[in-house]
Amino acid sequence: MTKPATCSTQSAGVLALPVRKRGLEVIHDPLLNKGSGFPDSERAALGLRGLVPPRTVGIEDQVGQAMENVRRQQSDLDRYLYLENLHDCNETLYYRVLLSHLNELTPIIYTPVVGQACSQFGHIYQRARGMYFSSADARHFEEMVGNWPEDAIEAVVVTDGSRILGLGDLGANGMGIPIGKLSLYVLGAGLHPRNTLPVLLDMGTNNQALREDPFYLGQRIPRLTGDAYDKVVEAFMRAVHARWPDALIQFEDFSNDQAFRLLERYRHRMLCFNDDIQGTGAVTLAGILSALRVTGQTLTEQRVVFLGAGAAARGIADTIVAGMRAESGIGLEAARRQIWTLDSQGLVTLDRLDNLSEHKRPFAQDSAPLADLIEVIRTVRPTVLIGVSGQPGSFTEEAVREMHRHCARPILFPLSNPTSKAECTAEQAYTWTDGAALFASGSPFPPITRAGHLLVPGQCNNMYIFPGVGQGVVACQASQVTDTMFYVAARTLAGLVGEDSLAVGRLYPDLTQIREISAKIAVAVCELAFAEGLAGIARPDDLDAFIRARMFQPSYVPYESA
Ligand SMILES: NC(=O)c1ccc[n+]([C@@H]2O[C@H](COP(=O)([O-])OP(=O)(O)OC[C@H]3O[C@@H](n4cnc5c(N)ncnc54)[C@H](O)[C@@H]3O)[C@@H](O)[C@H]2O)c1
Ligand SMILES: O=C(O)C[C@H](O)C(=O)O
Ligand SMILES: [Mg+2]
Repeated sequence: MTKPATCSTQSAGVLALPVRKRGLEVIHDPLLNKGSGFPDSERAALGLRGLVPPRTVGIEDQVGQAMENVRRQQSDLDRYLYLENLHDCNETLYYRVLLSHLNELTPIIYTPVVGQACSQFGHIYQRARGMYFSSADARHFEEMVGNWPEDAIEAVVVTDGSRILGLGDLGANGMGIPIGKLSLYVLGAGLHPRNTLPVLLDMGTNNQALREDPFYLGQRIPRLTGDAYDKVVEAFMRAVHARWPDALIQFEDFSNDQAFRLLERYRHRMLCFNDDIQGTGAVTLAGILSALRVTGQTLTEQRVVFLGAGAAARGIADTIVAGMRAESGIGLEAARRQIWTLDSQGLVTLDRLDNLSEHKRPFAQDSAPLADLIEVIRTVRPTVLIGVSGQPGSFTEEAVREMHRHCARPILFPLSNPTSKAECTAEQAYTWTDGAALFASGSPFPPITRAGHLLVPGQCNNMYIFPGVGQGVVACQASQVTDTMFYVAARTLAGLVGEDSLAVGRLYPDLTQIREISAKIAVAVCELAFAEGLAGIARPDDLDAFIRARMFQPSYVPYESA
């Protein structure tokens, strides 16, 4: 790919970009291609005459044409394929189309449809995107990073495919997730697409059906474990860090037996975080704070029950505890006692301590064993119920009605993705509580009207957090990503929910605000990094302008022959 002379912050086409490539090479480079949009001057300068149709089409007309095609597709998966094909042909147009139709298209390139795409990844595969680090290649990782043509990588999103959304172990099929997350980085926070790298770490898969699938694209071996697994991760982290020392590495959709360990092992050595733990913690706290503006209560007053006690649950629980402590000065243990977690064996209690994974222990309650959610709701009388179990329909009518019996405005967050794994739907939550639920879900649900009132379910998804945090840490070249950065991000997001939004029950800003939200989060994260001496650059006078100037705009920049 051509390395541009300009930096990653090209804005609305003022400077001409020197391009060395010619003819079809330009057209076949998705970062340079303009499709039918090359002006005459560029057709002459870059040897494009005759290689594209005669009329030069403006980008807005190209967007219109693309949307006609998107809407003509027969299924969501076809829409995904159409958009990914556009991604691979013309990145500027892909991002322009998405940015101008965020509410319609984010559910296609991200949850829920990306889940379908991952499930069938080998069957729908068309063209390479990102990098695959297979355990069989571990001794070559150092040279493999040299195969990637870009020097200025700012964000790497990596998965080992072991817990893809709530769909379980999808092995190498998991690549759809880093691709989707990085599209969100570009859309949400304006990272330049050139500076992003999706990665699939192929450690094998325990998904037998996939191993037997003739079109599966990963290694057909059981997952590596223990020391063998750790050595491959170490080789990967070292190789990436050596090639791109300033890059942020986001761990995504690792099963919880790896997620916590890897985060602890690397968070002080390299610039990295775990989105499912930390990003999810922040976005959920923000939504609860919005809900409490409606009920007029404090965070410390809440009794929170989690269905699910994995990575997301622990990340959210820790962030709520941090919020309670900051709000009221309550002690760590006292705050933890406001939180009850359930796993597949029932309530997590001290009696089970000997058999509990490390991450569940701090939230083990001194309680008699309670086997199911309804019993827990009856006993604990929660005000907040969070679903992070990947068990669809597990917020049953009986459970929700039981909660509403003691709680006038139950805060109900079924967060499992994709939609097919949600613990309940928006319509169910509103119906079973006569419209009183303060609801948000991990994947989007459409608005509904009840007794003449419009109710707009908000989306409690870490996409509101990670792009802004990521932009913040790479912009100021932070030396590490801290929990406080996520806490500040949560507070910033919560502060951006308007009264008009709350009036229709929406606990998060509309997705069309994502750039504004991410810019504000990035500024807040930078402020913190400068205040805590973690930033690697001198503080710009105007931090807000500094962040906004870094944000990629999907417009065609003029080219000149290099
Ligand atoms: N909305 C978001 O932003 C967001 C972020 C992260 C994760 N998630 C979703 O949350 C879900 C869980 O993610 P995770 O990373 O915590 O996974 P995880 O595997 O770490 O945790 C899942 C937990 O659910 C528990 N569980 C399984 N079956 C259960 C049952 N029948 N009853 C009670 N608990 C049960 C497991 O014991 C485990 O503790 C996934 O569906 C994921 O898509 C959503
Ligand atoms: O990917 C998402 O939509 C959110 C989250 O990271 C998840 O794993 O479900
Ligand atoms: Mg995830």
